[in-house]
Amino acid sequence: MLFHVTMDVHVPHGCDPVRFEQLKAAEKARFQQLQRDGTWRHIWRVVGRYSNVSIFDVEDNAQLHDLLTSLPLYPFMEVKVTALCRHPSSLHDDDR
Ligand SMILES: O=C(O)C[C@H]1C=CC(=O)O1
Repeated sequence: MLFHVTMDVHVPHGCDPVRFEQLKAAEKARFQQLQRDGTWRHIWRVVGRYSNVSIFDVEDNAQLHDLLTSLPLYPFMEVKVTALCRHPSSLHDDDR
């Protein structure tokens, strides 16, 4: 199942910068592992914002929920999820 996910990262004022850099490094490692697995299929930076637009390919809603809530930066994220299905006119066979 494919999902469009928007993640807006909000860094709280007064957040320990060293701790935040550690969380960012942990997030990057997890992200790159999920990319290699094919679970986190695509990511784009939203220009001018600490946000990304991503496409996830997971088994079900529960897997996506568990994955998102286990991300190191999850406590700082506002997450929006949109379920996707194949468009009938699509020429691509990997978009389902
Ligand atoms: O940078 C972000 O948008 C937040 C998060 C998503 C992937 C990653 O490495 O960090």
